[in-house]
Amino acid sequence: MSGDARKTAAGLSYLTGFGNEHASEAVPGALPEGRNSPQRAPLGLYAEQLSGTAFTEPRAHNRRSWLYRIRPSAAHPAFTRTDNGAIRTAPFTEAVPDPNRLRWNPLPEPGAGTDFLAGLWTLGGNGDATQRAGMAVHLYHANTSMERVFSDADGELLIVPERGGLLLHTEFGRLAVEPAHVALIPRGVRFRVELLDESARGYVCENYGAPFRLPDLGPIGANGLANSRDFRAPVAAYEDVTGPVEVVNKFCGNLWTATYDHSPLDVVAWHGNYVPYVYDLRRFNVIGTISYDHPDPSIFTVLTSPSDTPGLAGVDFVVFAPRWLVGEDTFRPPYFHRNVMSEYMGLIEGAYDAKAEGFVPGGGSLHNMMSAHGPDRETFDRASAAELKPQKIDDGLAFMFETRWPVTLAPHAAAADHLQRRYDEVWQGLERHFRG
Ligand SMILES: O=C(O)Cc1cc(O)ccc1O
Ligand SMILES: [Fe+2]
Repeated sequence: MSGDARKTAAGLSYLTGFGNEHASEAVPGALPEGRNSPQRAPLGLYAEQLSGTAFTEPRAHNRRSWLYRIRPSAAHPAFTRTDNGAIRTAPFTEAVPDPNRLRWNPLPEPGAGTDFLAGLWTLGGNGDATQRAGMAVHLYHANTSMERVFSDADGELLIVPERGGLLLHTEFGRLAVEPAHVALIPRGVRFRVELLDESARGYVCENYGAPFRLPDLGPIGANGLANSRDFRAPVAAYEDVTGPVEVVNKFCGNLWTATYDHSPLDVVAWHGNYVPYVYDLRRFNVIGTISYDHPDPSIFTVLTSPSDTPGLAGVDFVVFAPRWLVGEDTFRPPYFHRNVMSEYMGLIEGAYDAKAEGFVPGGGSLHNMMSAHGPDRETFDRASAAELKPQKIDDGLAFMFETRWPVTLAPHAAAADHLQRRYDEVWQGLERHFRG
């Protein structure tokens, strides 16, 4: 953490638009013109393609970038296994899948000298990273900037800060991300996390499946929800560092390390549509009822990772942002429900309208496939009696990772001290009111 980092973060410029074909050069003339792979790339750089989708995927979904770098990525020594810390990967087979409603308090304080990678703690997940299907839910709590560089071959990382700003140094340039923003690091992209504050805490969705994209809008029309222009990619910035740099690579569930003789964040120019980005959740254009009933929360989808079944997401990222509630003759908070999809929820700030207490910023809940949940007793009683005048919900920011398969816990999440042992009680005392 340093004042310099804050200054850097404040002065960053960005390229805008989700999925655009961006181009950026940190040194004029570094980008070749008219071709990707000239016989000799400009300024003595190496040309390298980074493919995030198969070469042959449909054009609309194809993601790749061309990087022009001081040394090719191939110039590195062998990786050797290193400790996985508290990071776990699908398939999750150690714990028995649990049908209970589960809720956790925030992660405990980390020991001194914990960087973002050491501070990553896996809650659970589903699918199989080697099959590029499914997802994992992680939390992080860090108090030290990373010196090392990390990349995740198993999936993209959607970082959702809850406390403390982050300055992400990536191969593509730098991104500043604060609580109420999210950042996306594509699969395989090298980065390191510098803290902008004393400590940092938040959530990560590791998506093993198809890259997150904006949901279709259907009858909503051409605008709304997360607008493409609000996604910001970095401009090229590079480190010309010679000397030992540790690079950690997550591959098929294990961490591997190698000591490079240079920084791999040495990309002087790049172009393409496979890029990291940040998005300010407060820019989300919230759409909801202006007549009656509570719409399903899919209306709040920011990003979706589709599966091979139309309409069925591997994982959706959904935000519960400030909004007006005006529904007439309507129970306005989230309804009681059981869902074939599994729901992990986190809270970035304030409170959530389905839970009067116990769901706190930095904590999280898991309502697995078909588990019965909804408003707690206090919320139910209050909302059933409330006078239905227009009401602004602006005291919180919650999100959900909603996934097609049940989430199996990592054993340390099932046994954690910060797991709330009496969560079921929030639904106790829901009286029988039937007048048959
Ligand atoms: O369980 C939750 O709180 C998430 C949720 C919110 C909502 O508005 C409707 C359904 C749903 O699962
Ligand atoms: Fe739910």
